[in-house]
Amino acid sequence: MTQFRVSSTVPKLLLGSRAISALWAHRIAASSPHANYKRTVAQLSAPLVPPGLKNEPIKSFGKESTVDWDLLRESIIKLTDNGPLEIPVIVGDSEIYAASSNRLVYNQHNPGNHAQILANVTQANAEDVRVAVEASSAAKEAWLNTPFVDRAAVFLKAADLISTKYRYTMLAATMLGQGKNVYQAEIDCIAELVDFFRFNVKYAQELYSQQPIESTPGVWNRAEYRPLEGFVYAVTPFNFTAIAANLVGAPALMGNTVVWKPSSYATLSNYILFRILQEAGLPSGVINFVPGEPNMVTDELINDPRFASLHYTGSTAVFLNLYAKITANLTSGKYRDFPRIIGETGGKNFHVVHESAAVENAALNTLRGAFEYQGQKCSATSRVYVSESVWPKFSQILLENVSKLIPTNTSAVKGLQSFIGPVIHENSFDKLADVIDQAQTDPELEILYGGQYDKKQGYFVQPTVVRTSNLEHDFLKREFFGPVLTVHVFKDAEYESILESIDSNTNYALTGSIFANSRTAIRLAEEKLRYSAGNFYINDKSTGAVVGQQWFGGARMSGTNDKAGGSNILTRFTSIRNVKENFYELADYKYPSNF
Ligand SMILES: NC(=O)c1ccc[n+]([C@@H]2O[C@H](COP(=O)([O-])OP(=O)(O)OC[C@H]3O[C@@H](n4cnc5c(N)ncnc54)[C@H](O)[C@@H]3O)[C@@H](O)[C@H]2O)c1
Ligand SMILES: N[C@@H](CCC=O)C(=O)O
Repeated sequence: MTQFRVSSTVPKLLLGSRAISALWAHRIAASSPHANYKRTVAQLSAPLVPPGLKNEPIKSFGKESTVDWDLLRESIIKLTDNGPLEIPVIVGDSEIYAASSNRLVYNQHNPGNHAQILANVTQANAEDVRVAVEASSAAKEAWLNTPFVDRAAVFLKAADLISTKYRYTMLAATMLGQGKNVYQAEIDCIAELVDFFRFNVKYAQELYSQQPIESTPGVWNRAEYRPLEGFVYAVTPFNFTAIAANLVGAPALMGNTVVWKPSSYATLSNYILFRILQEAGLPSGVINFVPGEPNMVTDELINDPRFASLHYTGSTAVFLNLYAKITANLTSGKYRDFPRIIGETGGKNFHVVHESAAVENAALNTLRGAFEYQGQKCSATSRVYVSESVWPKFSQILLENVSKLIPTNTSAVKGLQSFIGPVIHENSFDKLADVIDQAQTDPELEILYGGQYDKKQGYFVQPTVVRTSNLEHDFLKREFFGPVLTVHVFKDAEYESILESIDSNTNYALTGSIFANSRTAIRLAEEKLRYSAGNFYINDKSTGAVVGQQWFGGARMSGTNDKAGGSNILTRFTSIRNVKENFYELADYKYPSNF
């Protein structure tokens, strides 16, 4: 019989395996470290159910919301009346302002009124970036050893500050800087942002509590969710303040330290968010705020052997470039680890309208999907395929309503109630103007509505609907990231082959929707388009995923599909260590078979 020596406080006994099991079952239930561990987890769990874990209610800003409107107007005035805000680089404890250093300055403009400068943003130089890495390394040990409750509390408090004290400031900054109307700002920099911070705490808690499900008698197995070894580089897009918050917040919550390069076109709201995190108790160096020239910042960071992860959202082209640089460094032996590369990128999102669809619902959702926030959501509907038999009604409803959309400066008193505003910057405006010019002259394209653009005061592009009969046309493949929707009308009998074409004619696979009442048509779409979208909608628009409800992200050239707003993303910022502790001492090297 195999002999075990039971160590420590257990009397030395020679027991059969059944007796050992009974003994350990009793001890585990009573007072073993395993039981303590379970208790610890349970005790930790109680205060960790984030207060009020429900999606943040969205304020309507209807006619009756006079107090909300007053507070919003006041905040817009406050942010603009004193002239541009001076924004520093913040690395560890140091705040570097251009005025007192020899750094360059980038002026962030209001895209709806480009003469208005909102912020003078100090641009980090190479030395600042290197200091950011040192600051993140210095902060690392203390932060990873900070109890989870304390890390979580920072983000929960920040969420509360945003939904209350700073709500109108955040709205104003996002509206002014990123050209959103109040509804789009509300669902982004308040609801989605706050949801990310709160739901991530819940997801992290669930992750930590996932432990090995078996420990044989005398053994305690456990999993330690270590943060990554090194720092996380967060590169954030202009179009969602919430996405920036999640790109820095998710890794930091899991005990990582972060160097954050915000988008030049969203620095105002991102900086205010950073200050809120500080007010909520974020220690210095955990997140370092490094606005600067993207290539220089990136090269400094990814050439450092401590680079552990890229957390990116933006265009596919930039992601491919970053991926290639990181891979080259990896294969030349620069890193100790395989860096975790997480990127959510572009899309060419589709709506399909089947002959059985509720046509008004399909048309109105298409309008919203294509033109809310001027088509500048990665999830924006940019191609719609409509059954010939419903096209007359669909087009009439779509075009009649699109003609009511007048691009306006949504942060100016007169434009506050507008549905659409400006596109983000001159490059985007010029690119969209070229797209529209092409539509005017290309014989395969017909402009059904729109086609005007004007950048005298702000970057305004009229919502434009273009029709093509060429299924292979570039307009059905290329991401424009603006208010241009391409339509293809198909014969009812061609439904199945249209689905096949949608699946194969772009490399993107972010979002898409089927509008139909026939279950057969819905089933066919769900199957044929299985890999065409990471977020698939039935009788709803392709935009508007909600944290905790629709986990967001796409595959193929739309990204690594790690699903923001779900728990999966958090696993990417942990490196699990499995610990086996043995409470027995071996008394004989032999196996029973070695008699
Ligand atoms: N899939 C998603 O979840 C998601 C969400 C939002 C936006 N997007 C995509 O983002 C794009 C729009 O956002 P954008 O205009 O901010 O994108 P962008 O690619 O221009 O910029 C994204 C970020 O990358 C930085 N960057 C630019 N060039 C760089 C370089 N050479 N090296 C390193 N960093 C660089 C920018 O400064 C910014 O911080 C669209 O393609 C959209 O589909 C995707
Ligand atoms: N959660 C947003 C993501 C937008 C990306 O830019 C949506 O689903 O529309």
